[in-house]
Amino acid sequence: IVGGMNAFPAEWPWQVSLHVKLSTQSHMCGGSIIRDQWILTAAHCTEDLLITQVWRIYSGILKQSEINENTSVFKVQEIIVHPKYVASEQGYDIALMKLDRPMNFSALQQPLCLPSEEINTKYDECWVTGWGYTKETGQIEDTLQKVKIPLISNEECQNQYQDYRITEKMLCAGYAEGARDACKGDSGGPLSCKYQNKWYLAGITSWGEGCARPGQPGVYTNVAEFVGWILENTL
Ligand SMILES: Cc1c(O)cccc1C(=O)Nc1cccc2ccc(C(=N)N)cc12
Repeated sequence: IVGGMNAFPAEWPWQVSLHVKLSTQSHMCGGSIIRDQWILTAAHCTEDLLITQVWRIYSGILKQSEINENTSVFKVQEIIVHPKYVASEQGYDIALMKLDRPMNFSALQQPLCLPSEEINTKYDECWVTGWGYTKETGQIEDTLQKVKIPLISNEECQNQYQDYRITEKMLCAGYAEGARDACKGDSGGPLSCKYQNKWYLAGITSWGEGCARPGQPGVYTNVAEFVGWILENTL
């Protein structure tokens, strides 16, 4: 997250950290709790890592340094990547991970709501969160970061990304002057938007040209367009 600030404990209890354990273990991507045994993340996070055994999922943490051998960790039983996913910039950047066991919800770890079809236009405020880079040549942060970002219309977003096709299955958010945005390592994490005092998973952090550049907003998977797919695949 570029231009953000430290989150508070239990402020974003649906945010999880997805680690990959090969010779070493490290944070790869964010994810969101949507059911007691299901995490939603970005398909590009699972590229070349479709073997379930390498994944470790940490919930209920604020700092990466909280993770130790006593921290509760979930393993992955199943990974479901959207069948139309090819690359982030082409959309369908969405994947489900089924946990090895159901999670006990608490103040520290609990799901957020999936959006309904036409809610995107009514949100009061949206925030993007993650342990990703705080600048383009950055590193994974210890404390979860948060930044408030306004949604922008797909028409305006398309004007800013002339070399790409911004589809209705994408959502854009950013400031004209840049300076605040998601970045590498935040991928798969939530764009959480508030409506009538409830939080909804409006977007999944997907891509952007660089990070926080003027006129180059963040592009997110438009979750409202995939609620049917999510429900069909989490039965
Ligand atoms: C290619 C690259 C890096 O190597 C390091 C940092 C950023 C980038 C990059 O161009 N964009 C990105 C690469 C991977 C995930 C990203 C997620 C969000 C955004 C965003 N701006 N909302 C940009 C990303």
